[in-house]
Amino acid sequence: MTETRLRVYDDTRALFHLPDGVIYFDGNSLGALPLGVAERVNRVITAEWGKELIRAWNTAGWYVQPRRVGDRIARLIGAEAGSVMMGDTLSLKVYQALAAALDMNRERLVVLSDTGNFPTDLYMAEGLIATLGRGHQLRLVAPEEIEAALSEEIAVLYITEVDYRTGRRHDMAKLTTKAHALGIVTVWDLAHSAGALPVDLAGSGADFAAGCTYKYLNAGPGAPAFLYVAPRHADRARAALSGWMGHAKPFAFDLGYAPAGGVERMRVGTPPVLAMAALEASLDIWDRVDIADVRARSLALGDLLIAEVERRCPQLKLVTPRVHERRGSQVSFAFDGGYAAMQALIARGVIGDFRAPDIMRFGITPLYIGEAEVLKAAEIIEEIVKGEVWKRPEYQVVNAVT
Ligand SMILES: Cc1ncc(COP(=O)(O)O)c(C=O)c1O
Ligand SMILES: Nc1c(O)cccc1C(=O)C[C@H](N)C(=O)O
Repeated sequence: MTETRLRVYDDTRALFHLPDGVIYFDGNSLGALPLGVAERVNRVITAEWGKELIRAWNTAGWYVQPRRVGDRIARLIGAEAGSVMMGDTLSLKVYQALAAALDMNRERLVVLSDTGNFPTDLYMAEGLIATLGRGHQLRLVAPEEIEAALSEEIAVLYITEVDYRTGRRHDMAKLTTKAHALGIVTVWDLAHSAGALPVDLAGSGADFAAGCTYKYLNAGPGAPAFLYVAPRHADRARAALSGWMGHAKPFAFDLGYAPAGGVERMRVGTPPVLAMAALEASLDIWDRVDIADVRARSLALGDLLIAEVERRCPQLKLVTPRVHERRGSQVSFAFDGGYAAMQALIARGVIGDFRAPDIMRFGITPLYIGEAEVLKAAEIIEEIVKGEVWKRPEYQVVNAVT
């Protein structure tokens, strides 16, 4: 943390643009826009790209940006300095992590994941397995059965810490310790953890992790993902996506690939400089808040939302764990009319989202959501559900992106 520590919400709310009349509960999918982003991106465009042109790779530090920004993310996820690389999408980063993890455990052929994992992680695993052609198997169990499913047959434990639908949270330290005792390499998807709650990658001994920056980290649509490689593996982890920027000497233009040292080898191609400028502006806020403060507010706001909704609308069934340690930073309810009810809420300015088959999700982002917003939202939820407003035909229209 640098400069003066900001008070969560009291000091941070004013640092975000949010349209009047909107109560935003979708920062777990796309975070709100920090005030400093437009100015920062504009500066990079005009002063760096516009004036420095190609020289900016050196003069403006574009080339070292993925590593420099990675170090700023490292602080938020309990990672060692120099262990986090930025770039690409999370789908690609989990692919790289899984490929490296499987390569470290070549005699075993089972990848263990759970049915609460985000589908892209599973799809990327299927694709990697087909490409490897060595007979690997992707084994899926229910989230609560993961611990019991760890065995000496498993090569890699490949899971998302916080379930995107229910908000259920795995115990990273416990599962990693048990996995290691059985010779299993671990890959953690932190999409719903980074900026949502304290993560201790170094302390828990995780091997690989990856996450995105467009959710709780507020870096905007398509913002770059991050990849963590534990320092003990970084010089031998195989880079499956062996692009030129991860080469030991990219500008030697050798015809053969030789990996760079450390996490640098997990770079692939040219980094998204403009998108990373937006991320840097957002991290200017994160540098000044304590993630423990964010977590404390998140749990209190989550408890408040649960209590208010349960009191007002017993039809909505909580699917998020009540126990603090076992939940991320969202509250989800199952409701048969969930899709339409969410459309009706959005029409009233309460923006959450819906996940099939029946889950209404409310992301809790304490940097810009406070008690007043939660109470107001609960009131509107009651009006929509009790008044059966959601049954109106206009709320039944299904959008392409939900
Ligand atoms: C757990 C998880 N992993 C991966 C993704 C997607 O990654 P990508 O940034 O490649 O779209 C998401 C959300 O889109 C997610 O929730
Ligand atoms: N990445 C997204 C997108 O490009 C469009 C719509 C939604 C998303 C999401 O991030 C979805 C999100 N991972 C989820 O938890 O459902």
